[in-house]
Amino acid sequence: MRIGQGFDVHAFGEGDHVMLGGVRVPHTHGVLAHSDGDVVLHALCDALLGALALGDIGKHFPPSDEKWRDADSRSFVRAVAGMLRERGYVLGNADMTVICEAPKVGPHAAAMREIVAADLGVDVDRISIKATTTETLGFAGRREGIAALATVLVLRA
Ligand SMILES: Nc1ccn([C@@H]2O[C@H](COP(=O)(O)O)[C@@H](O)[C@H]2O)c(=O)n1
Ligand SMILES: C[C@@]1(CO)OP(=O)(O)OP(=O)(O)OC[C@H]1O
Repeated sequence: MRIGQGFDVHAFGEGDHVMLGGVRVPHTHGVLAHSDGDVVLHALCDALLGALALGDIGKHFPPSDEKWRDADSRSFVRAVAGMLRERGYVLGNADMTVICEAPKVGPHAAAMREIVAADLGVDVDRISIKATTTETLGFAGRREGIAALATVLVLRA
């Protein structure tokens, strides 16, 4: 049994939606990122890679590589899931927290869980996605950006 944790932040920029857990969530802003800027999926990838001591998302999908420009972050999750399988591990469970004043995550959490579970090839009851504000404090509180945390447990298959 191994544990991993991940954290990601993206600044808000121009746009009308943010990608969160593979769901297109309408918002007053988009995010500045090389890929689609999905903080939930980036934190999840880092947690899974961390659990296996395989480095981080930037090592496997470098922002210097044009191949990943505007990439769908679900492709990162599927690739990392493959690394997990190759090494003989399965996901025990994953718990993610999105940190922002807006958009509201709760109404989209069920759809996000379904997407993450499908991409990892596990039952949805192994995937948790929740959210918090920072009560207007800090960069998230000033609505300058959005962050996500992920914790995973992986088990020998
Ligand atoms: N972006 C967010 C932030 C929060 N929620 C939900 O609201 C609850 C209360 O948030 P507090 O920061 O005031 O504790 C939180 O537990 C979430 O259920 C949300 O959906 N989206
Ligand atoms: C996802 C990658 C892909 O190039 O770029 P960004 O979308 O900028 O996201 P970040 O969370 O900074 O992670 C680094 C990269 O791997």
